[in-house]
Amino acid sequence: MNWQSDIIKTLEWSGTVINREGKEKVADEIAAKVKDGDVLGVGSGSTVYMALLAIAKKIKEQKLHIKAIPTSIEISMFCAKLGIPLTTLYEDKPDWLFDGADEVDPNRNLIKGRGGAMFKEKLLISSSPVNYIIVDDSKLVDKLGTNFPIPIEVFPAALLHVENELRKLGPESIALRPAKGKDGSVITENGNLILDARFHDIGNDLELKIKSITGVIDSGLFINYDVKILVA
Ligand SMILES: O=C(CO)[C@H](O)[C@H](O)COP(=O)(O)O
Repeated sequence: MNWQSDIIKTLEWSGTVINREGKEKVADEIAAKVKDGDVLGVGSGSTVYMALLAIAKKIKEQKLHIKAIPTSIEISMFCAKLGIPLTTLYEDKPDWLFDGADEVDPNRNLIKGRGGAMFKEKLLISSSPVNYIIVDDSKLVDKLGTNFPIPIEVFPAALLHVENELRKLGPESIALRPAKGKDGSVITENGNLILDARFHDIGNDLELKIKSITGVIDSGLFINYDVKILVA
């Protein structure tokens, strides 16, 4: 189907599919776990797109009935195009979930949110009993913060307050995420802004410290979540 390869080409062009073969391999591993009747939590990112393509193929071949709970509008649209029925956390509980990550440390702690969907991703991980994180080996780091800042979703009116409180936690830098292809800043699907904060040392208590600032919706730091890591 042309539109599927167009989507992959767009992802490659935008630089998000760096290791396409690796991502396809791990996508096939996820598709192999899908059973008839499953309610799947679906994260965001190019690896998730690859997994959805593999799942859609399996659904068609084996005439499976599954439902997906998406974490972004893009993923909702992609599921709709693939003919995968959608549901919500109001109506269903996920049986399991798959999602990507930007960094994974040896203790399975994560940084996520390059795509800005970390609030819904965290909500879904918190609601799902089994969570697979699918990454290629470029995402494995000894220390979180090596390559990516921590994305923090902020209620717009609280921006200055949150920035001031974040500075007390000792970041190396804080930047308001700019929009691509449009003037101004990124506005999340929830109508909020994103601050990208780089920290030299990310302790186990940093996620809670960030979350406790009034005006923070959530962050892309995932410490001690129950996740299984599948590495291509
Ligand atoms: O957290 C995310 C989006 O908010 C993605 O899961 C993360 O950025 C990984 O993306 P990709 O699979 O394209 O490398």
